[in-house]
Amino acid sequence: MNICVAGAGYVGLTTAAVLAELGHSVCCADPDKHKIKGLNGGVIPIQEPGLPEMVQRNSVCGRLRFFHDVPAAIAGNDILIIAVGTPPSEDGRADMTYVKSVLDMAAGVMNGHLTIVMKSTVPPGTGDWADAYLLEKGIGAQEFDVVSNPEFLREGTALYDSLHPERIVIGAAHEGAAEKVYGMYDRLEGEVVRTGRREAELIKYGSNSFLATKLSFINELSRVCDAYGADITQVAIGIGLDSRIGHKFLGPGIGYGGSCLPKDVSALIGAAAAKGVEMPLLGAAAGVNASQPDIYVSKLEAELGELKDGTRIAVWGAAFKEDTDDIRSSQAIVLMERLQERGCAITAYDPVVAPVLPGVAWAGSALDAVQGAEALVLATGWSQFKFIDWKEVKARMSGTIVVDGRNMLNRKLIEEAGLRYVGVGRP
Ligand SMILES: NC(=O)c1ccc[n+]([C@@H]2O[C@H](COP(=O)([O-])OP(=O)(O)OC[C@H]3O[C@@H](n4cnc5c(N)ncnc54)[C@H](O)[C@@H]3O)[C@@H](O)[C@H]2O)c1
Ligand SMILES: O=c1ccn([C@@H]2O[C@H](COP(=O)(O)OP(=O)(O)O[C@H]3O[C@H](CO)[C@@H](O)[C@H](O)[C@H]3O)[C@@H](O)[C@H]2O)c(=O)[nH]1
Repeated sequence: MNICVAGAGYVGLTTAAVLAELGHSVCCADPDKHKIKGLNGGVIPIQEPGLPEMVQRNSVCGRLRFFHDVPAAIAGNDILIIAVGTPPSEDGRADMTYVKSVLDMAAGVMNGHLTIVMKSTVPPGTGDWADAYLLEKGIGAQEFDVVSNPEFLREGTALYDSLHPERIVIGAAHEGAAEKVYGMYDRLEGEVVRTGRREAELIKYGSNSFLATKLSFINELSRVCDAYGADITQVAIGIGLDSRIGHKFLGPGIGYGGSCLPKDVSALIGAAAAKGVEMPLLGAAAGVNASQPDIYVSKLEAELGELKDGTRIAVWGAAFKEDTDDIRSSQAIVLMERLQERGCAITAYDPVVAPVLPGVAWAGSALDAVQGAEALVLATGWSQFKFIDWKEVKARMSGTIVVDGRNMLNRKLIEEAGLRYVGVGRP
């Protein structure tokens, strides 16, 4: 199939590479000239394991090509995948500016039939709205279909998730359009869920909102564990053994971040409110998440006394989670900001994230970051932090406090090195 993917970000670039890998001819278009110039020179703009190799082998054989002239890239293809950002606007609802811009570009070059696949995460009703928008522009109803095909990949495992999807959701107004979209994926094994468009749009928002709620639940429960001196790790194992609940997304920590969960929770709340529906449960999940970094600040204060100007804190991790360079809505950054507000002098280290926060010193290694620190906070779950030499950490720190913001470190090794381990929901 001849496919144009609009957007060369985390989703667009991954989708373009995977579809080329599946044998399709793919044009990936993005108005960001710098990004496209880099991609044409073999520079991958994001950190995603395996992506450079997949892009390279499909570029070399000509199945994957990159363009900054988006309309020109759309013209001549019979499928257009929209994979542009839908960031939160000021009222929390999804900002549809970039989606609209792709529709404008497509309308200008449509010739023959175009299947428009909405892969960006969009509010319920977007398929209907896009139909109306194109019709208003004078495009005939027979010249296009808009199909909802939400994406469920996770950053850091994007290629695996795309090649082994648990489900392929296709929301279409009629069977022919759904069939056409399924043709892109017929070599994949995931369960195909065919729905109407609004249902598909809500499956995406519903999934992310459920995951966010599950995380806020376990984080809230970890606060109760702290109060009662119980170990949340054991509690989570016991809860998760109920197959109706499951173990995934029961890992307590500094809260969920990233470009999706926080924004999709607020976008769903906003979409519901637009129809007069309140979602107090989701509002509470967002509230718990917003206050979760404060739990760690309180833990530091309980150990060090009031944090004051110049209290030296080392922070490991800045990305919103391990195996990505993405810092959008990173709780690690939120934590650093809250420590900065109290005057702390922070030295941070992340294996891939470059210095991002004014006033925070950036170290070249995990060990350099702890030099002279009164306390260390692990904020992102990079696996390399598990394998650190704790005796060396102790030798370099001026204090002894290690706060494990992901409950992932080996407490025994830390205590044997003469350091004090502080987890969350762990006595
Ligand atoms: N990041 C994820 O893990 C993930 C997973 C599933 C779904 N999503 C959803 O997918 C969408 C894209 O997310 P992302 O993280 O890839 O965003 P991103 O910010 O990484 O990339 C978006 C890209 O779109 C480009 N763009 C803007 N206007 C354009 C236009 N008119 N034509 C072509 N390209 C244009 C931008 O230059 C940018 O490179 C969002 O709706 C997001 O919610 C993201
Ligand atoms: O037990 C856990 C699991 C995750 N997290 C945190 O939750 C956030 C989100 O993690 P994850 O869902 O793995 O990352 P994303 O790449 O943002 O993926 C989510 O958002 C994507 C964009 O919509 C969806 O496609 C995915 O299905 C959905 O998992 C991160 O801050 C994690 O650190 C925890 O704190 N504890």
